[in-house]
Amino acid sequence: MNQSKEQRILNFVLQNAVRGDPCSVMDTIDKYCSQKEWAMNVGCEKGLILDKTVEEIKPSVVLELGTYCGYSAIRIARLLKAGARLLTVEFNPEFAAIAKQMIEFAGVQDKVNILEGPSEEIIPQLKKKYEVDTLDFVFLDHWKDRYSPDTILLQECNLLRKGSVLLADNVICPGAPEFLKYIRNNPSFQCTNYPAHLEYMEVQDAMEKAVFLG
Ligand SMILES: Cc1cc(C(=O)N2CCN(C)CC2)sc1-c1cc(O)c2nc[nH]c(=O)c2c1
Ligand SMILES: [Mg+2]
Repeated sequence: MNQSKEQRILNFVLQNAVRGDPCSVMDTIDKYCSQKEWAMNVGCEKGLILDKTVEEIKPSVVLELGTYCGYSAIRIARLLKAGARLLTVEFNPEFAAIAKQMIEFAGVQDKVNILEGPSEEIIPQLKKKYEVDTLDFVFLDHWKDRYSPDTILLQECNLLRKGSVLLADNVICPGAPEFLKYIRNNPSFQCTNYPAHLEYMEVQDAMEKAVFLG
């Protein structure tokens, strides 16, 4: 059966990256996706914005919506302090299986829990099933139409606390206009926009940071 693009990316990492070295895995994915096949990893330019946000917050509990091949999960997990954990939600079982192998190869599996299923089902389970009190940091990188409903759901489930930080990818390309309208007009959030480029392309994109004010 024909291999998927995501399987080809994983194979390239398994054959070319250094096992147990997260930066080597990230660099190898970026090399493959910039030179051979484009893929929707956050990439190195927007990845630096993600890094700076994680380093600033020093989160204990992180939620990522949209695992894909695990690139940003590895990016986040490598910066987490001892005992901190990342819960990452992936709807597509093929992507989740690739990400599991990628995360294990990078050696950050002890910090990462991949939760397979739709975000709207998993978010309401986080407190009881996954023993989450509140979330320090949420990276939204799944489907643009879910950004605002899932942000509302996080609030309804009391998963945000004063100072919780949301960071959303792709608010320009593919674009999340409804989310921007919602979050920028909501007095409970303090928003900051970070202009960047679409991963591996000279196309305008941006990330939006939103701090929950309680
Ligand atoms: C699938 C896709 C296609 C894009 C594009 O404009 N392209 C033009 C140029 N060609 C070459 C590439 C593709 S951008 C994008 C995308 C990018 C992300 O970072 C995403 N993150 C999370 N969830 C998504 O669905 C998601 C989609
Ligand atoms: Mg993205």
